[in-house]
Amino acid sequence: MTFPAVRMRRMRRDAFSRALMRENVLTTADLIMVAFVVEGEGVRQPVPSMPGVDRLSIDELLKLGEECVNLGIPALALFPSVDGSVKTEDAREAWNPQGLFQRATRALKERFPELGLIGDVALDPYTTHGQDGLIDETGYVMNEPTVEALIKMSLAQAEAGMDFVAPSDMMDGRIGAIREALEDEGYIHTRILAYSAKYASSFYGPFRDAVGSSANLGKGNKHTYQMDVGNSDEALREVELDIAEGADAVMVKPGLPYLDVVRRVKDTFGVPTFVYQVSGEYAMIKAAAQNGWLDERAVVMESLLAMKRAGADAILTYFAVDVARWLKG
Ligand SMILES: NCc1[nH]cc(CCC(=O)O)c1CC(=O)O
Ligand SMILES: [Mg+2]
Repeated sequence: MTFPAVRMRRMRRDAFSRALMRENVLTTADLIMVAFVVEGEGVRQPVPSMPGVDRLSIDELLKLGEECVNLGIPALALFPSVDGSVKTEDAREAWNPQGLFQRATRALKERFPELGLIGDVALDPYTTHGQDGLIDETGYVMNEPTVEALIKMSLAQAEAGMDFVAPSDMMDGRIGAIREALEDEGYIHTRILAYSAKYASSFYGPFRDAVGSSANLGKGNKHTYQMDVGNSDEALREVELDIAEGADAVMVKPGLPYLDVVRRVKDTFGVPTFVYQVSGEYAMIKAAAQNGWLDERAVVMESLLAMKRAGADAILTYFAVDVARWLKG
């Protein structure tokens, strides 16, 4: 007979014993802040579907960078929101050395060399059709021509000082191709964070508003390259390939609905495994909190700790600055 000799509640009775037996903790060192950059000066453009998130001009972005450094947040993941006038079918603005993204990278790196910078590598912010790659006459996203474009984009970012290039496009073979190009050009320290298990999720809607690709994408979808929601063996194959091709860290995306995948990836490969709490996850929590239906702080902390428990080594989140402040007390 185990009861009453075994009383599981004994260890839960007091804060000290709960603290001692706690298996996982969330720290500021786990956080990656996410930001959107726009042209201009003194610009903070609210994203309506992401209350509390603004697109920032470079000068405002520097203030955010300073906040991250002061709070001890290790890295910032950057996404561009470029003017419609520079979007083209071939996305060539993506590798313009004087483009917004490259200027923002140089400005941040010059001011805060110690702040890790993660650059998005995908064509959707730059294409007139909103797809992550180059399309043929039927609208199909072509693999190899897209990979060629992603190489140019990665080299432009590395040249500007990006610490991590992070291909979020899901083309086949792009990690190996980018790695080889970086090595050939002498960028041997540039890390690659591979969006390896990126699902064709409906949780990306607010992000597409933020980078201005949703209207261009229209009724289009990304099912021919992003993963089917029903699969997880396939995620392991994707991760295995990206590691073999030279990824330094892999990612599962979205976060909370995909923690089973995070756990499988971490258990199987034991490599640095990042998870992305995406825009739709952010929007759900914000909307409920604004209605007084959920306690924002408690729900954010619980969600991120759940990601740690699932095996995540780092978390990309729009809440990173808030969380770092809360953790400071
Ligand atoms: N390259 C596209 C990209 N990079 C990051 C996100 C989503 C991030 C988020 O929702 O917060 C997306 C959206 C998409 O695949 O359509
Ligand atoms: Mg792949």
